[in-house]
Amino acid sequence: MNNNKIIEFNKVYFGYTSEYILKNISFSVNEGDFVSIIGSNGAGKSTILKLILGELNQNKGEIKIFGDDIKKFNRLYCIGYLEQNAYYKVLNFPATVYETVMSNMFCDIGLFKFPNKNCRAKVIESLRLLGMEKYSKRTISKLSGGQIQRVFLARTLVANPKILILDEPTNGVDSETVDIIYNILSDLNKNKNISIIMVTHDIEKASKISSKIFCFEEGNLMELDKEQLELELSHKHKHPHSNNSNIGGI
Ligand SMILES: Nc1ncnc2c1ncn2[C@@H]1O[C@H](COP(=O)(O)OP(=O)(O)OP(=O)(O)O)[C@@H](O)[C@H]1O
Repeated sequence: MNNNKIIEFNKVYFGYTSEYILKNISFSVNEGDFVSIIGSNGAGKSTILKLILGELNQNKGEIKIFGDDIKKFNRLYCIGYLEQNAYYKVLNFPATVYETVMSNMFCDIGLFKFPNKNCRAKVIESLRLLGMEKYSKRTISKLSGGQIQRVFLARTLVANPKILILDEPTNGVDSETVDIIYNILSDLNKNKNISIIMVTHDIEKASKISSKIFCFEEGNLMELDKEQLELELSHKHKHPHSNNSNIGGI
């Protein structure tokens, strides 16, 4: 881990309407960080990710990616994004697992060109990493939700991202696959130096693999220190089905 700032929010405000849901947010992510963002439903966690991806524009304040103002940043291929509930979108999709992963290599291949041996090997390697190589010829819609999620993660990784942005990557996934996905993420972060920003409701798992945990509530984002994290974890043990945070009196 080092102090190279790869994402910076400086006094950022954002609202879908005239009411702000991000209010004066400042935070930074360093190269090599594994950041988890927790908070209640509707707090605005996915909105933060969409601002990083440039899908939304802030109303006020400054966002920098790899030191560039986000409005000038044009290396989006450095960022891999696994959106929330991605698997719902492939319910009737006719592509195979292999084709789904290959479709994220157009930056390398170029449109209307055939993938070379290296590209094909990369796709298989990415599927292998996620334990999905043996399903490569299967139509993606004929996989389970957890398997589809793994394929989408393989699809994201095949483009060699420097930053991985994940919106609740283990939603709807069985507990065994959850552990597999978290182990893979931890490995990518530690051994492949991929910085990770993940929105999750699973604070327990997040606390084991993250280097920083941010709690987002009522428009404000704060990094949890050790004591606050313990408080959150004990609250979660007492109220296992609650999405609400114990921080800030919520
Ligand atoms: N396109 C949109 N237009 C208007 N309001 C929106 C839009 N997208 C999200 N919102 C609202 O903005 C708020 C924050 O939404 P967001 O999806 O960022 O929350 P979240 O913290 O990720 O929630 P969850 O944990 O349920 O996924 C919510 O009140 C939501 O209803």
